[in-house]
Amino acid sequence: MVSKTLTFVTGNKNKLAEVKAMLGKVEGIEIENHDVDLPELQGEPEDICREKTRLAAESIKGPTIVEDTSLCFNALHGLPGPYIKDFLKKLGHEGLNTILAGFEDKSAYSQTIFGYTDGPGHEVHLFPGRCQGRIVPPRGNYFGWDPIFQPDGKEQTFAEMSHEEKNTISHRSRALAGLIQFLQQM
Ligand SMILES: O=P(O)(O)OP(=O)(O)OP(=O)(O)OC[C@H]1O[C@@H](n2cnc3c(O)ncnc32)[C@H](O)[C@@H]1O
Ligand SMILES: [Mg+2]
Repeated sequence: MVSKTLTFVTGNKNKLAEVKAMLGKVEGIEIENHDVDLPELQGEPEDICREKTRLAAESIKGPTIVEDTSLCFNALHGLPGPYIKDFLKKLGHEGLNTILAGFEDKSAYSQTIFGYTDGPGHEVHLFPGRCQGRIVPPRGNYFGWDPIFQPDGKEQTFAEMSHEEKNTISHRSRALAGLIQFLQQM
């Protein structure tokens, strides 16, 4: 593929840092960031990401990347899911643990879906990635819900791991792999 500069629309500096770190090793793809205040939409994660991509592209008027990230509790049939941002803000790490106090099943998965479009009116392509794990009392210091998410087969929460280790197994890295493959075939 020819070298491309793409606009990643996000207001989340930590997402941006992770994506930049992971794309650092990929030739031909450069990322520029625009912080457009996009609405927190409702619905199924795929539909949310499709609409978020469409709205972002209208503002960018060119090739656009967005992503939307969910934290899904199996005992709650996938909730809070895409609404995790509000749940985290209102309830905090302790409150998210309390929600699961009445359930034996603490299993959960994190999910990122990247959306890509060539621009307004063009098709939106979606690239999902998941990481299975469980919800634990908070340990470590990093952004979002990383302190309470412990991936399967690991002794540490995402917040206790090095950034490199998180980036090899995370929802975001798995989703990004699909996007990179797509961009390289363009
Ligand atoms: O501008 P956008 O990209 O929408 O950024 P955002 O912070 O609003 O992000 P989301 O709408 O995708 O909401 C996801 C929530 O989960 C948090 N989050 C996202 N990725 C995470 C990760 O890898 N680890 C921990 N928390 C994460 C994030 O801080 C939000 O509270
Ligand atoms: Mg958001």
